[in-house]
Amino acid sequence: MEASVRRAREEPLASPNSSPRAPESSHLEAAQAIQRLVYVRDEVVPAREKLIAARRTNEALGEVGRRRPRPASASEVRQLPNATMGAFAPPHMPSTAEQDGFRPKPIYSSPSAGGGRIGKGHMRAMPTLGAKRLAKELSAGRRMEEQLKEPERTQEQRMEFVKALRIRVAQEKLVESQRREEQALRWRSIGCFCLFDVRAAFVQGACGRLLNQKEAIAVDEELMASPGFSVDQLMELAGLSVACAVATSFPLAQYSEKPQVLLICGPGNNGGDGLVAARHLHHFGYSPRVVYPKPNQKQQLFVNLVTQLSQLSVPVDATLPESMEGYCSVVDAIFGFSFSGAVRAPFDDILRRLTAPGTPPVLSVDIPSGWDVEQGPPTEGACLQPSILISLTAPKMCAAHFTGKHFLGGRFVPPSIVEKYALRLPAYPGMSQIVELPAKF
Ligand SMILES: NC(=O)C1=CN([C@@H]2O[C@H](COP(=O)(O)OP(=O)(O)OC[C@H]3O[C@@H](n4cnc5c(N)ncnc54)[C@H](OP(=O)(O)O)[C@@H]3O)[C@@H](O)[C@H]2O)[C@@H](O)CC1
Ligand SMILES: [K+]
Repeated sequence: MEASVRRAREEPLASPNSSPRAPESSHLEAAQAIQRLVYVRDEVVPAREKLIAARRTNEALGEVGRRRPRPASASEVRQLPNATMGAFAPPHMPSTAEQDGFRPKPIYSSPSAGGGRIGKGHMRAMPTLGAKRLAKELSAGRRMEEQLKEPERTQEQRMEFVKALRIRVAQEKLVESQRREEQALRWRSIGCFCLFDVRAAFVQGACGRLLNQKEAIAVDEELMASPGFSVDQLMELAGLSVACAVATSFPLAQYSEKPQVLLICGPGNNGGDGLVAARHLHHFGYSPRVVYPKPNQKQQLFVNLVTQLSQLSVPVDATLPESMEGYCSVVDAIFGFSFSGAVRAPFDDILRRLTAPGTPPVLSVDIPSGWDVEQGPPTEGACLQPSILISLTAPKMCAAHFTGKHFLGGRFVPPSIVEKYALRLPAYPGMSQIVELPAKF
């Protein structure tokens, strides 16, 4: 059975005179029409053109085309002539790969190879056909082959057979064309989304919103008034982001021993962020040390934060250590967005020490301490140049003067505040508490 099909595919179409039972020329034409429909697969035709062509074919088939072909009954099948296959079977048409010298494996594999399963050679020879579609065609071919085993078929039966085949082929082409059309549409829409994302990222990168001092303070108040966040809540999340930025910039894996981190905390909430970060860093596996020259004794929140550190045996001192050698980083949590004027004691000295050569890389929290919230680096006195900055909630205007690694933290801003202040915040990846900002935010 397989040999006959293979022969039928490989041999050219028999001429009406070459066989004693040759079909009439109308049959030959019908068979050629089927060949044209079935064997267009090696051509590269755009999906839309294919769809239109298939629709036209279907329309041309008229009423018959709209009806589903009736499956041949067993008795009808028995009446079908054996030799008809020679006329109906399409001739072998070389694929592009074959024209290039590639010899495809036979379409039907031997029964020992799994009875009709598609061989690798075949898939290479006809790359334009999907495996599913091919399998479908193979089983249809086998059905046809079985039908053609029987000795005789009348003229009407032949015509009916040709019609049924035409309809089936046209329907299959239509379905295939629709599938390709849908796929093309999907790809087009994916392309549009990608383009939109790139555009959005470009717009955001070009005009990221930087808050002035008034706005920064207003956003802080709004967070507590409207969504009702407590200072403790905000500080906890802000401090966690700071710890994450340290851990990301100075990964534990790079050190043979617990890396030491020095955190310098100011008198306000920026200092509070530093205290929280020290606790998280301890739990992350770092060895933090806190310098807290002006502890806030009036607010229980700050008293608690210091107690929590003491219970973890994290040292909290009033002054800087003699040497900062051995620390992987210094966290500057001295002043935030409420800083103004010239730096007063004892922080002026501290800042001077931090600008001395040989100081470990500085990571500033929200604002590089000593910088004007809007104008940036000071024109007089010690000018801190941090390597890393982590802006909280949204970057402030001074960040425009910063050229190092820039993170955003404080993942708690609700859409109402984003809208009200026209913030352009990037999405935080996954469960991350920080997101790195592009150089020109
Ligand atoms: N929603 C948010 O955005 C969130 C914000 N959070 C964080 O809060 C930070 C803002 O905190 P903040 O308002 O307490 O002010 P901040 O800058 O830390 O310190 C002010 C202190 O500095 C002092 N001081 C001022 N100028 C000085 C000078 N020239 N020389 C010397 N000292 C000077 C002044 O002391 P005083 O003059 O009163 O003695 C005052 O007490 C913000 O940046 C962010 O980190 C997160 O915790 C939660 C979410
Ligand atoms: K700071």
